Amino acid sequence: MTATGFALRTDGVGKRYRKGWALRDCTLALPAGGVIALVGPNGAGKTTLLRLAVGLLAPSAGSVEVLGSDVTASTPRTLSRVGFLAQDHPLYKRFTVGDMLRFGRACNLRFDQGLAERRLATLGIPLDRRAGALSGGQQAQVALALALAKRPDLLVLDEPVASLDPLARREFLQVLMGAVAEGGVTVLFSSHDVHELERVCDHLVVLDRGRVTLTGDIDALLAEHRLLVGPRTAADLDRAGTVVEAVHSDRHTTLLVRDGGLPAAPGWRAQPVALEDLVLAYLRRPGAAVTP
Ligand SMILES: Nc1ncnc2c1ncn2[C@@H]1O[C@H](COP(=O)(O)OP(=O)(O)OP(=O)(O)O)[C@@H](O)[C@H]1O
Repeated sequence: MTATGFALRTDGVGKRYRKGWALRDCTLALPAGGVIALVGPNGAGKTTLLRLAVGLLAPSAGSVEVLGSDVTASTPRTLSRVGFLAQDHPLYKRFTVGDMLRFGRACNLRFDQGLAERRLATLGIPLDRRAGALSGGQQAQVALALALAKRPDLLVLDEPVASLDPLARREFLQVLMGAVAEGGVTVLFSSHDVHELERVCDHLVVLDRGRVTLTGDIDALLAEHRLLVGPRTAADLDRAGTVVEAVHSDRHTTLLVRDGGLPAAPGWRAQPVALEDLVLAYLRRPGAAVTP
């Protein structure tokens, strides 16, 4: 836990590259503890936000606070509490797994080599194998074991499962969830895949074209949103709370609403929305993209 109770806070954060803004007006308060998913399509700004969070990029506007400290003024001590796993789990391909553990210990103040060795032994990954000779899934597990051995308070992972097959993906997430269950670490990871989020995550951030379109505790978001299904109509829409999306078939209208009750008209029923459908509805919205 941090003094503020937040693992990451951003206030009006923007990041401008030479060609324009990759992130605009990003204000977030992500709680410490648990797992936070950052989802959005290609080019939404996920990597940019994660690199800002770990101090690898400086914001062009606004401020970023990680574990209670302004990230641009963060000391090595604060940053030593943050682990970062970049996209594609880069490893030194000619190093053996054992070499990398020794390297990790030499570079990090709180590195727990025994923890990493136990994780790798459980996964059957030999210490004398060169990284380049491991499968993609094994390389991802080695990179995760190294990151967890740092005993971070905040672990940031950029699309950690994107290149993994379904089995390796499941195993990777299981190891990650196990580490969270052991306590202490907050995990923030980006993903294109919204399929497994409900099982794995506590908190959600949806980014679209450089803007945050939805953020919150997942249980609360699911409780606030409902699908209202009724006879096809274009009327009554403004009587059903905030309409996130309206879909019409020949005979029916389905409204995804936030904080909305059933329309007074007969024939309407409410049903819960699945997290994947909720995220996809927000991503389909014609929102305001960032302008160059
Ligand atoms: N170093 C850079 N220089 C210039 N533009 C960049 C740079 N890095 C990212 N961008 C641009 O910023 C926008 C956001 O990119 P970013 O990599 O953060 O998105 P992303 O959501 O992580 O995408 P993906 O899912 O494809 O990895 C994109 O339009 C991208 O082209």
